[in-house]
Amino acid sequence: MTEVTTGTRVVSTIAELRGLLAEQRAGGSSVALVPTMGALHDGHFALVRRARELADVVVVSVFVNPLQFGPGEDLDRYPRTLDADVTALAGYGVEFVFAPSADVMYPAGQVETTIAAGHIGTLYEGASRPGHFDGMLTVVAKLLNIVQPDVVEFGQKDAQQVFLVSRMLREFDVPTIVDVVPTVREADGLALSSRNRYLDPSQRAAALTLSEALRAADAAAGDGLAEVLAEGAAAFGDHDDVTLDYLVVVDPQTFLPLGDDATGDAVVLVAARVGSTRLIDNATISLG
Ligand SMILES: Nc1ncnc2c1ncn2[C@@H]1O[C@H](COP(=O)(O)OP(=O)(O)OP(=O)(O)O)[C@@H](O)[C@H]1O
Ligand SMILES: CC(C)(CO)[C@@H](O)C(=O)[O-]
Ligand code: BAL
Repeated sequence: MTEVTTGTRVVSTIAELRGLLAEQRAGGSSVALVPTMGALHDGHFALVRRARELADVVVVSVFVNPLQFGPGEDLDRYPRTLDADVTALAGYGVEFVFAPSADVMYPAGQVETTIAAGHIGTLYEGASRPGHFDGMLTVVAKLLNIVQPDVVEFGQKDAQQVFLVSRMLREFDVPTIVDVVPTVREADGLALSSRNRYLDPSQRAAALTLSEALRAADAAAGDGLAEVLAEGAAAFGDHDDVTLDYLVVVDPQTFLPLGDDATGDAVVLVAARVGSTRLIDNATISLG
């Protein structure tokens, strides 16, 4: 391991970050990037710990990317807790927190050049949030170009994001390794998410429906895809305050929906609205 400077430095400009990382690389250090939108929780910290294991220098980006929010979504109310995030990241020995303003990332207010996520980017999350994945891939491409990390960390909680980012890196010949961390859950099964803090106690209880639906889907996996869909959707029947957006079973290799006769590994994707909060979750099951 190369020795690195102690202390966490918050950097807000691209030029400064590039300069600091050039010094680290000149000393032989490898670099890991953990892209986030802040409001950090234990899910994020699992990514940070993994980054810490895999590289000498860890950069955590904290940027609520306007490009991946649609009109009427929660861009304005998305939690912003930078001071607490930096304090926590210092505890993990993170070297650099990259926290740019929107003006630094998009000096002209917008970008004319964007990345198109393709057909899969229009399905599931992309159907409910048109343009979301184009905006997400565009900012991830920018962050990768700014940091040029050896490895980048993503959480399995956002499974469609992982699929699209991995494909972008492959198709654009980006040499960065994508490392995927399993979903971190509360003891009762709820996937950790920054948006959980929008939930009041009764909504918090209702939000458990997502992970319950995934458990029901997994229990039905031996009986085939139709049963998985039926049992997964049935979990939502019990709760008035949760509205199912989608529950689909996709091929892990292509992210296309699987047919009724499919067997083997499959990913169940679920999204639901609890009050005004949209939550997502997923699980890998073995069909047939
Ligand atoms: N529970 C979790 N387990 C593992 N990784 C997670 C978890 N929650 C978020 N991540 C990962 O952290 C990274 C940053 O995610 P983000 O900042 O959007 O947090 P989030 O909690 O997913 O927020 P949101 O409420 O917007 O879904 C992503 O790669 C995401 O998949
Ligand atoms: C990858 C990401 C940081 C890009 O804004 C965001 O989509 C997220 O937090 O998952
Ligand atoms: N975790 C995905 C980022 C978003 O919801 O916009």
